[in-house]
Amino acid sequence: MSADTRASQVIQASWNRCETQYGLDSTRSLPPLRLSEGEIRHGRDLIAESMARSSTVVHQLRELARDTNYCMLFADPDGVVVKTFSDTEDARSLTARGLGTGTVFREADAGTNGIGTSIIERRTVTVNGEEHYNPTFKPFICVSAPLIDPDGKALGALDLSGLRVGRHSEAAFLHQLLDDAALWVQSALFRHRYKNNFIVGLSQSPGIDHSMFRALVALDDGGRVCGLSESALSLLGGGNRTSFLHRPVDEVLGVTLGALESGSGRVQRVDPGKTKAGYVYPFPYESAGRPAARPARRIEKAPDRPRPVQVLTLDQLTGRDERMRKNVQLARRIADRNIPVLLQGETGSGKEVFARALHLESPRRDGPFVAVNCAAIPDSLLDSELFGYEAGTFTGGLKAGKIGKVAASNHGTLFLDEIGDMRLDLQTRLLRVLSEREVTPLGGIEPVPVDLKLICATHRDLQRMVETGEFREDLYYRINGAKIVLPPLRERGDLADLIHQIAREESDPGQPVELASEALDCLLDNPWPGNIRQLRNVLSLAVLTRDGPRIELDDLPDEIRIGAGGKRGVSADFYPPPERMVSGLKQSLGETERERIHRALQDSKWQVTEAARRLGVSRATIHRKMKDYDIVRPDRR
Ligand SMILES: Nc1ncnc2c1ncn2[C@@H]1O[C@H](COP(=O)(O)OP(=O)(O)OP(=O)(O)O)[C@@H](O)[C@H]1O
Repeated sequence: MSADTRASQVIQASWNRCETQYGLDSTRSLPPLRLSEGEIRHGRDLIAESMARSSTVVHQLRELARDTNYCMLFADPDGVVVKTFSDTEDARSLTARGLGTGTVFREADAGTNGIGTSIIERRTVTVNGEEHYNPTFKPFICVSAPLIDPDGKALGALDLSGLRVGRHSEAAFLHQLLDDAALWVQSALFRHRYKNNFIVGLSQSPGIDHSMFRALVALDDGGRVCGLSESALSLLGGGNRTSFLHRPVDEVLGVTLGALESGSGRVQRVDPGKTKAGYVYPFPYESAGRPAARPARRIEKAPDRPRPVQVLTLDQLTGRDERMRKNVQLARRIADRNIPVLLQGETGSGKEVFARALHLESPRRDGPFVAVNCAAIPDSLLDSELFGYEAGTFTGGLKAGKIGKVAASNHGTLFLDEIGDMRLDLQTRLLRVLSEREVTPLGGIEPVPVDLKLICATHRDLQRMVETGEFREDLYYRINGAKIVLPPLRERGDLADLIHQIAREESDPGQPVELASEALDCLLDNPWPGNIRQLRNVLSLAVLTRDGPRIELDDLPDEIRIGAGGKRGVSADFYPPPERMVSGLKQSLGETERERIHRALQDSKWQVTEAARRLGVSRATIHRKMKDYDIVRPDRR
């Protein structure tokens, strides 16, 4: 069956479900259902590991989405969008039209769509324009791939969405790209889950190809199958995953454990009668991370021991990066004044560390530093957490009353992290506290005076949130006395210094672990989407699990080796997608966008306002794109 026939069958089956199972009406435009930040938190936690373990893939896809005006979405297993990356004006306008965080794409609610349908079908699905069941989504194309965990459970979906396309080749390319990316994420999760096991890749061809990094079988010390990836399951003929578990490898793959071990690192031919895979690739011990090759002492030490919050001074933060130097200069100038500070920067770029340093530099250094992460506390609790409540306000265990974080930071600094995630009504209360310099706890009558320095942080674009009404404008100006933007790690000029400094900090006292030059180069080449936090995690793990006295290239996780420009590592050829494919896509998307805009203008009799309405973008965007693509009204040529 051709891919096109299969695709149209998938859409047809979904439309049937919408009609007969869910009782939806394909002629009614229903607004998308939206869940609140608090309601999606659990779902976000579920996909957090997938994102962290495959940050290189996430980063690459995000860049591609940015260059091509798509949004990139992560959904939880119920089809609810829990994370959105929309980095361009066009992509943000799609988010505002219903493709944003919190939107429910469960097929039973939203009808046929990329995310919901791919989760049900457990395969990559493209739903373009008219193929959507709910007319609300017909202006879009959604290409989604399900994310499946190593036990075969759906974790959610990865999606690229944009304005619907007319060109089949563009949709087909995106479909392939998402398929690849999702399989890569699954493979990263699998390899992490079975990092202490012997892993064998399967393929139908003798060369080392994609399949060998996706169709993975994990073996226990006795040579029995203890894990199978989705792709491996299908190469083994499909069926029930559990029917393969605990069986000896020679029974399943037709090759003994001894033969696999002695041929590790080389492709081996196996009896094709057993499986559809005629070839296996036993991963070398180093990349499989087999425990026998590691000193037991290090394995026992868990890398994720609780870490005290780093306390550094402004002096220690200065470093040799020009932007950081200027940031520190500004921070010093305002440290003894009561100007509210807004820290902006990507996640993990050191905003809290900077806030603490600023507090230490201020005359309030002997007062408390109180940090509140507005995104980590459920909406329902944030109110009492911040403002406290009077005794007797609540029944049960809360009778005694509670002092809020605002009052607790009296004579000190209040650090509100992720302020962009604060609910609008709480923003109003906070604004009142800041203007009146007093706080009234819940259920209380008497306001309590407070004297505090406020430092807020966010990775979100607050100015844009003000424009879309998600953030109060007056509060924005109130907290933005001085804005300090922390550079992402990949743009810092002192990256090498930071790598050495953190490697020292992660080593046992007095025994700093050195880095081999190849490992250092690899770290220097990485995009570091998780910034200093990610760097610290990578080094902390490498210090613990290294085989020799230094950190070698092989001690770094696969995704870091691959992330370094695809130059190194066993699987370097397979992700990111070859540069020429990406540039081909960009070019093809550019052409399609030109055609789309041209057509919209023609259909609107060259009325820019009408064309903008049809495409769901601003007039300014149409004017800009007309210039970019050299589109000229026929009567003005
Ligand atoms: N200058 C630095 N030197 C060494 N380590 C640092 C530095 N800045 C940050 N870190 C480390 O990076 C990690 C993340 O820092 P921090 O929590 O301040 O980031 P953040 O920007 O507030 O993150 P988020 O936006 O996710 O809250 C911390 O573990 C901290 O130890």
